[in-house]
Amino acid sequence: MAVYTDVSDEALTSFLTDYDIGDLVAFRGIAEGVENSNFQLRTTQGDFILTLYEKRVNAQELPWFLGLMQHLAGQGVSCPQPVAARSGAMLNTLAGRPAAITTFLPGVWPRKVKAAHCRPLGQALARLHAAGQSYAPVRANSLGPDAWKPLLESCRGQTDSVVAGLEAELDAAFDHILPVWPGQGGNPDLPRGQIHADLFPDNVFFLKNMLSGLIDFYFACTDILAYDIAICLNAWCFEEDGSFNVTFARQLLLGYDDVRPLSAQERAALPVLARGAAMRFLLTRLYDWINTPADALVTPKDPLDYVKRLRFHLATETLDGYGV
Ligand SMILES: Nc1ncnc2c1ncn2[C@@H]1O[C@H](COP(=O)(O)OP(=O)(O)O)[C@@H](O)[C@H]1O
Ligand SMILES: N[C@@H](CCOP(=O)(O)O)C(=O)O
Repeated sequence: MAVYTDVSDEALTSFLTDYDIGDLVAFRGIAEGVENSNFQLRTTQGDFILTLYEKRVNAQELPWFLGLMQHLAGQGVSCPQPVAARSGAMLNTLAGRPAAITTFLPGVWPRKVKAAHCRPLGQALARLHAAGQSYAPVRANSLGPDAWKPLLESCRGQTDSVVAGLEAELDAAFDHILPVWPGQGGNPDLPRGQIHADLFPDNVFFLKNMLSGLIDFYFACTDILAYDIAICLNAWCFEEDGSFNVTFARQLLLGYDDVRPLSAQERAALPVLARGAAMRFLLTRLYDWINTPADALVTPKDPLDYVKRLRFHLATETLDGYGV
């Protein structure tokens, strides 16, 4: 579930008087998601999403995220568009939390990824990257390589509760990622820009087999564009048994190339970027796994899925080794 903050009828009614979006018809909490509290809002003017921002989102950065979504939507990327209050503010306060209303995107995320999803995914990712080039504000990646060792430190002593030997395994894995990371020993000149940084299947909607939109931009940041592809390789191209699906990966890269052809340098960097992406999601899942109380309403995601992915990437030096 992801409704951490309750919103009373009175508070909502009062909040909506600041907006020009019609009269309230229906309101319900959305069970999916893990980071923020999301509500579906129906008014006489249509459907909207109300988000109350929770623990991992720095409130000072919210204007950057909302500005990015507004910019991307203006460039033709199908993504939620922030709705401004009458005052012009896109960000307001509700139930003591920063809150925003965005447009509702029709569609359903794929519960079971198929090859047919992956080429449109690659195309949409490349379009996002192209459209982001004209969004000038910069947001450093707060979950980039500098954050990984501190995250592991915060779990030290408890990591092996996930699987015996994991702490030592992760310590050793850093030596195969950080010294060859782009700019830290690896190629410093890879193209950068605005990336989504969390484009998992549950953030990509499809309607009648067509990709209908992208949601959840609250990990977006300014980083290496190819890192976003590496995140998608991890999130979309592994089977439940942990095996890598070469067909999905090929389709993803073909789709990306349809819109923004990857350079040879970007392709060469994908294996190390994929290791880093696996490490990043492994560590936040590990942190949540250890720190989520047993009686919490949200179920933490399994870090082991990403241990398996990391092991796969560490054993695969070049893109040829992936079969793509
Ligand atoms: N703009 C939107 N249009 C339609 N549904 C949305 C929209 N934003 C969020 N949702 C719904 O809310 C769920 C959780 O949203 P998400 O942004 O992934 O939350 P979190 O950041 O908390 O993980 C999504 O799976 C989807 O069902
Ligand atoms: N995608 C991350 C967790 C973040 O969840 P989201 O619902 O905000 O996409 C993971 O799978 O670890």
